[in-house]
Amino acid sequence: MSLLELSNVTAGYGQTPVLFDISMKVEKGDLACLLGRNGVGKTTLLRSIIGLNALSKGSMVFDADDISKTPTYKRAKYGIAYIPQGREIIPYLSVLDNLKLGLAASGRKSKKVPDEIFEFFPMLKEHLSRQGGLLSGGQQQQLAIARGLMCNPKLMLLDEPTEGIQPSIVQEIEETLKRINKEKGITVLVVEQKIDFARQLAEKFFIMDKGAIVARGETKALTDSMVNQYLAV
Ligand SMILES: Nc1ncnc2c1ncn2[C@@H]1O[C@H](COP(=O)(O)OP(=O)(O)OP(=O)(O)O)[C@@H](O)[C@H]1O
Repeated sequence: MSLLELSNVTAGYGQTPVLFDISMKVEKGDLACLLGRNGVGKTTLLRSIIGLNALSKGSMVFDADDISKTPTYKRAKYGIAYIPQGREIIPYLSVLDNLKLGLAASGRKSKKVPDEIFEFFPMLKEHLSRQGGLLSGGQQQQLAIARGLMCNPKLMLLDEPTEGIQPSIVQEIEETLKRINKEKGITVLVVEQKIDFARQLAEKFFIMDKGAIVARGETKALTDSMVNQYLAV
């Protein structure tokens, strides 16, 4: 059964539609990427899934519940974590307090950061009392992913997690996302511009163009002609 199913979704900003009639399914356990040139609507699609952009048409089902009108904070409690572009770490809060924001979003009672977070991100343990804003870009991205993981999500949505990050950390992020997917069974949907990273990371792909999904399938079937047609700048 699909974990997330969008049917004929239209959404945008105010009266301006950006997404047109999007239907897509993300299956439980998928590690999928969402590709497309700048401005085609990838971020808007993630924002619609987490509820930051209302649907003007269509519906959305998550784990058998219709969430089309569910507010964002409840979608987080249902098990959708969103790691936005730019990470949105609170710069003056410590790493520990940034992590705890993830607990607050999940509605969990426990106030403790589970040890497994540090198994995935050992670096964070060494910087717990440091202000989030003093971490490097790559470390902040790892903190943002860890904060998302604190909600114990079923689905993680990530918006360009490798943007502006040095190659060695990009590789670490790739490995960590694969582990999160395989070891914890968390379904992952990543918006990505770097085609090589997407090919290495994801098993499935969706390509967007002008607010619509124009191609989808197994990543091994993503051909160079599709890349040239929809992704080359
Ligand atoms: N807050 C906003 N208000 C109005 N229009 C917006 C807003 N944010 C984005 N848009 C418009 O929506 C369209 C899609 O933008 P979106 O950010 O979803 O694309 P994207 O594929 O994620 O692009 P990028 O790769 O550059 O992040 C663009 O035309 C953009 O100008």
